[in-house]
Amino acid sequence: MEKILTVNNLTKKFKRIAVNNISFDVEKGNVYGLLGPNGSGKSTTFGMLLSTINPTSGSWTWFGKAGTNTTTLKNIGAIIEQPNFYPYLNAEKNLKIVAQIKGTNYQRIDEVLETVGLLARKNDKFSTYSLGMKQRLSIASALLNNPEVLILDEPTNGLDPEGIIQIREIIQDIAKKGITIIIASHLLDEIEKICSHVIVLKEGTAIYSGTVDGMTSSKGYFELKADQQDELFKILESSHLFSNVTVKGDLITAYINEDISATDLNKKMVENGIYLSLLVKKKQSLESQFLELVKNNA
Ligand SMILES: Nc1ncnc2c1ncn2[C@@H]1O[C@H](COP(=O)(O)OP(=O)(O)OP(=O)(O)O)[C@@H](O)[C@H]1O
Repeated sequence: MEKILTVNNLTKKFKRIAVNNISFDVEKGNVYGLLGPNGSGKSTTFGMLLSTINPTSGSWTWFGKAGTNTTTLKNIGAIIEQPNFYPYLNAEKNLKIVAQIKGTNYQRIDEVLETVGLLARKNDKFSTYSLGMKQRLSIASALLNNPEVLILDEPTNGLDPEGIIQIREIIQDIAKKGITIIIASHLLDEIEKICSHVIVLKEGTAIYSGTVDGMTSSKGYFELKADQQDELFKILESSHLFSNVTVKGDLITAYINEDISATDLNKKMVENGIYLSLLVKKKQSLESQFLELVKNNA
C-alpha cells in the first residue's frame, strides 16, 4: 500500500504538552479517524501536519517528502475552520474566488458542487444556505484543486441528523474515488460509521492506532447465572478460555479469550454438573472499548 503520510514522534508543547510523541502512517485510499475528546490534541495535530503550527519535535512526510514542502501541500484539501464565504454571493461565485486564490481554473466547479449535492443550488446566495449546505460547500471548496488527501476537522459539528447523514454519504463517495481522507472527531459513532482506521488520542498521546475492526475485534463476554455460583466462578476463573471473570450480585461476567459458543459453554457446564439459569453472549460496543482503552491508559 502506498504511504500518503508518515508521522514520527510528533510533539507540540504550548505551556503544557498538547501532542505527545505520536507516530502513525496513513495509507492511500483509506478513511482515517483521529478520535479523541475535546482538548486531546486533534486540531493541534492537524495544524502541524498542515504547517500552520510549528512542532516542538518530531517529523512527518507527505507523499514521501518533508511535511513542510509547499508543493506537496497543494495535494491536500483541508477544512480546519469554517471558510469565509461571501454571504451575498452565490455558491458558484464563491467557488470562483476560491479557485482564483488556489490558482486553479473554474472547470471543476460544477463537478465539485455535484459531488456535494449543491449543483442545483449553485445560483443561490450563500446566506440562504442551511448549516449543512454551508459545510458541504466547504468540502466542495477543499476539493477544487483535486487533492489526493482531504482533511476534515469535526465535519458534522452542529448538524442535525439529516445533515450528518448527508456529510457521511459525501465522505464515503469521495473515498470511493480513491481520495484518502483524515477526519478528526470526538464522536465514536461517526468514526465507526465512516472510517476504516482510527488513531485514538488521549491528552495528546495516541493510545490506539489501527483498524476500526481491530478495535472492535474483542471476542466479547458471557453473562452467566447459576444456583451453584461459587463452583461456576471457580471453573470459569481457572479456564484458559476466559480472562477477567467478575461477580456482581448473582451475575457472573466472563471475558472471552478463546472463542467459544454459548452452546459449547453450556455443554461444558452440564458436564461439570452446573445448570445455568442465564447464559448470554455479548459483544462490547466500540464506545465501551474506547472507554476501556482510555481507562487502561489513564
Ligand atoms: N495556541 C495555543 N496555546 C496554548 N495552548 C493551546 C493552544 N492551542 C491548543 N492548546 C491546548 O492544547 C490542547 C489540545 O488542544 P486541541 O485544540 O489540539 O485539541 P482538540 O482535540 O482539537 O480539541 P477540540 O475538539 O476541543 O478542538 C488543549 O489543552 C488546548 O488548550
